[in-house]
Amino acid sequence: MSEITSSIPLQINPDLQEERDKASFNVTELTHIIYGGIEKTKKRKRLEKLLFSDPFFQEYQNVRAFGSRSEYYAASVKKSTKIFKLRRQHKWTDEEYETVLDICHDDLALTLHHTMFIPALERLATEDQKSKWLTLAKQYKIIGTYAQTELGHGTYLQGLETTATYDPQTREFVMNTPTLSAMKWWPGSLGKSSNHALVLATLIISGKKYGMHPFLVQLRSMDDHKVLPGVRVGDIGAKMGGNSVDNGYLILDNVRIPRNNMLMKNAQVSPDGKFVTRGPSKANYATMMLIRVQICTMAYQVVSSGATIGIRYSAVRRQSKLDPQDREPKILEYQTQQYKIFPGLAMSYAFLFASRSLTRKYEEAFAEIQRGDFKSLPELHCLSSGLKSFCSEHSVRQVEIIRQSCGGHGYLNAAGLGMLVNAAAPMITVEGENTVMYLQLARYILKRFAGAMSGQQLDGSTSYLSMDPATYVCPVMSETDCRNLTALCDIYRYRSYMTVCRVARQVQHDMESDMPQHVAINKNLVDLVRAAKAHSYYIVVKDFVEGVDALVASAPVIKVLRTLCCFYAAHGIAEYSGDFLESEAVGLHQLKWIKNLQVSLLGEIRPDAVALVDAFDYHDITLSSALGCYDGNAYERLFKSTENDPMNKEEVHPSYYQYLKPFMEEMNKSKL
Ligand SMILES: CC/C=C\C/C=C\C/C=C\C/C=C\C/C=C\C/C=C/C(=O)SCCNC(=O)CCNC(=O)[C@H](O)C(C)(C)COP(=O)(O)OP(=O)(O)OC[C@H]1O[C@@H](n2cnc3c(N)ncnc32)[C@H](O)[C@@H]1OP(=O)(O)O
Ligand SMILES: Cc1cc2nc3c(=O)[nH]c(=O)nc-3n(C[C@H](O)[C@H](O)[C@H](O)COP(=O)(O)OP(=O)(O)OC[C@H]3O[C@@H](n4cnc5c(N)ncnc54)[C@H](O)[C@@H]3O)c2cc1C
Repeated sequence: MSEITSSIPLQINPDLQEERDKASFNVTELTHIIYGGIEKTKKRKRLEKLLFSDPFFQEYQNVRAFGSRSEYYAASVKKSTKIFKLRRQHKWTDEEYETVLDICHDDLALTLHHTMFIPALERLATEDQKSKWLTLAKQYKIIGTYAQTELGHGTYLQGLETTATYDPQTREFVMNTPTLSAMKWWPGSLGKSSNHALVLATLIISGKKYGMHPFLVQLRSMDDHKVLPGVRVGDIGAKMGGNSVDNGYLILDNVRIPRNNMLMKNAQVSPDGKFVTRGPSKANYATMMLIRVQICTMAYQVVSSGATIGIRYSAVRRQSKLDPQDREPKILEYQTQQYKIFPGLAMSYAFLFASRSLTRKYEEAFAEIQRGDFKSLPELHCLSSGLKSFCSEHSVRQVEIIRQSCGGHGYLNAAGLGMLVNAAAPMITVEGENTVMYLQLARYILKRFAGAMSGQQLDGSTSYLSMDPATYVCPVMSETDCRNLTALCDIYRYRSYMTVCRVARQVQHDMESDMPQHVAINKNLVDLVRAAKAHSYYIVVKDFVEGVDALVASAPVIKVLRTLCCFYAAHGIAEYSGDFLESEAVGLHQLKWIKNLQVSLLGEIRPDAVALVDAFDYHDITLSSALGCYDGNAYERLFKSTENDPMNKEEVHPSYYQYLKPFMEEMNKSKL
C-alpha cells in the first residue's frame, strides 16, 4: 500500500527552516519597517486573523481556481459584501480598510466602488454633493463605478464622444451615446454590479462644447437592480486575468439627470446655463493621478509576492548536481537561479521606498490642492505618470521571469504566479497606457530642460537638469567605489541627464530645420520614452538610496538593505549597459567592475534571501500559492490542490461515456 498522501506535514520544511536559521538580521524588525511600525504590523495581523478565520476565504480560493467565470464573479461579490459588512461592524478606519484590501490582494468584484468611485466623489464633488452622494456611497447605499473609457478612446480624453447636453428648460442634462465608438467600454464593476456610474462626458451648453466633466448617472433600479429606461449595460467578456471583475459596456439614450448630478467642484453650470470654472483645466483628472500613485504600491505588492513564491520554492526544490559527491542542491544555489530571482527581490525593496516617497509627495501636494494651491500639480502629474509606468512595467516583467524560474510547476495555477502575472498585467494599461504616460513625463522634462538652458533654477525631481555636464567625472574610480550608493546614484543621474539632453537637442534641431513641431516630436518619440525611462530609473534608485540612508534600524538590517540597494543599482547598469556607455556615465572599466559586483552580490544576498521575503509577511491565503507557502511543503500542497480539482471528482469522467467509449468501440469494431 502506497504511503503517499496529500496531508500537509505540521512542521516547516527543514530546507526552509535552515534558511531562516542563518538569517543575518531580525526579520520582525524589517517587517515593522515595511509596514510602518510595530503597531501597524500588529493591527494588520489582527485584521488577517479576523478575515481568515472565516472558512469562506479558503473556499474562495477554490472557486477562483476551478469555478466558472460566473461562479467566480458571484464569489467575489460575496467577498466584497462580506468585507463591506465587516467594515461597518468593526467600524474600521479608512486605513484599516485599505489594509484589509491589501490583505485580500486580489480584485474584488466591487473594486471600483472603493478604488475610484468614492475617491472621484471626494475629489470632484462640491461639499453639498459630497454630503449627499459620498455619504450614500460610503454606506454602500449606492454602488458606483468610474466610467470614462469608451470603445473608441481610452487615452485621448479630448476624443471622448459621450455627451451631456444641458437643457435649461428642465434644468437637466441629457446624456447620450451618439455612436458605437462612444459607448463606455472597460469600466470595472459596471457590467453587473453597479447601480450608479460617474460618467465622464463632453458638456454641451447651447451647442457649445466645454470639455470633459463628471456626471452621476443612475443605471439600475434601487428596488430590483433592473436596468433603467434609456440605459443599456453589460459585461464585456472574459479577460486574461481579473475575471472576478465585471468590466462593462454602457450605452445611454437620452437619459435625463438633474443639473445637480454634474459634479461641480471644478466647474459649474448655473440653472440658466452659464459655465464657470475653478482651478486648472486638468483638475477633473485628479482621480487618475491618485490611482497612478497607488499603482506604484501595487507594483511593489506584485513583485514582492512573486519574489516570496520564487525564493521559498527555490529553497525547497532540489534538482541536478553541483558537487558530484553531494546530494542534489537547492535550486537557489545555482547562480543563474539567483540571477533570475534576486532582481525581483531587490526591486521589491526599491519599489517599497519609491512608492512610499511618491505617496508622501502626493499627500503633500493633495493637501495644497485642497487649499486651492495647484503649483505642484504639473510636477506630481509627471512624477506619478513616470513612476506608474516604470513600476508596472518592471514588476510585471520580473514576475514573469520568476514564474519561468519555477520550471514546470510555475505554470500551474496552484503556483499562484500565472494568476499574479495576469492580474497585474493591466497595470501597464490602466490609468494611462505606459508609453503615453512616459510621454507625458518626457514632455515635462523637455520643458524643464529648456528652462534650465535658459538659466532657470529648477527644483523638484528635475532639478538635476540644471547641472553642468562638463563637471561630471564618473565617481567610480576603483572596484570598491562600486559599492558606494551615492556614486551609483550619480551615474544614473548623469545617464538621465545625457539621455534627456540628446533628445532635447534632436527635437530642437528638427524644429529648427523647419519641421512642424508634431512631426519633430513623432520622429523622436522612441528617444523621448527612453529619456522618461532613464529619468524614472534615476528617481527609483535615488528614492531607494535616500530611503535606506534615512532608516533608523539595527546595523544588520541596514547592511542587508544597503546590499540590496547596491545590487539593484548595479543590476540596472549591467542590464542597460549600452545606454550607460553611450551616455558616458560609465566607461568600459567601470562597467566591468559593476558587472563583477552585480554577480558577486548574488552570493552575498543568497544567505538572507528567504528572510528578506519572509519580512514581507504575506499570509498564505493572500499569496495563494502551493509553491510559496510559509511552511515550504510545496509538494504536499501541490498534491493537496488536486483534491479540489473538479476533474478528479469522478473516477471516470462523463466525457468517457459520451465520446471516448463510443469512439473506442467504433475503433475496436473497425477492420482497418
Ligand atoms: C498582489 C496583488 C495581486 C493582484 C492585483 C495586482 C494588480 C491589479 C492590477 C490592475 C488593477 C489596477 C488598478 C485598478 C484600478 C482602476 C481600474 C482602472 C481605471 C481606469 O483605467 S480609469 C481611466 C484612466 N484613463 C486614463 O488614464 C486616460 C489617460 N489619458 C490622459 O490622462 C490624457 O488624455 C493625457 C494623455 C494626459 C492627455 O490629456 P489631454 O488630451 O487633455 O492633453 P492636452 O495635450 O490637452 O494637455 C496636456 C497638458 O495637461 C497636463 N496634464 C495631463 N494630465 C494631467 C493631470 N492628471 N494632472 C495635471 N496635469 C495634467 C499635461 O502635463 C499637459 O500640460 P502642459 O500643456 O504640457 O503644461
Ligand atoms: C483591466 C482594465 C480595467 C479598466 N478599468 C477601467 C475603468 O474602471 N474605467 C475606465 O474608464 N477605464 C478603464 N479601463 C480602460 C483603460 O483606462 C484604458 O484601456 C487605458 O487608458 C488605455 O487606453 P486605450 O485602451 O484607449 O489604449 P490606446 O490608446 O488605444 O493604446 C493602444 C496603443 O496606442 C498607443 N498610443 C495611443 N496614443 C498614443 C500617443 N498619443 N502617443 C503614442 N502612442 C500612443 C499606446 O501606446 C498603445 O501602444 C480599464 C482597462 C483595463 C485593461
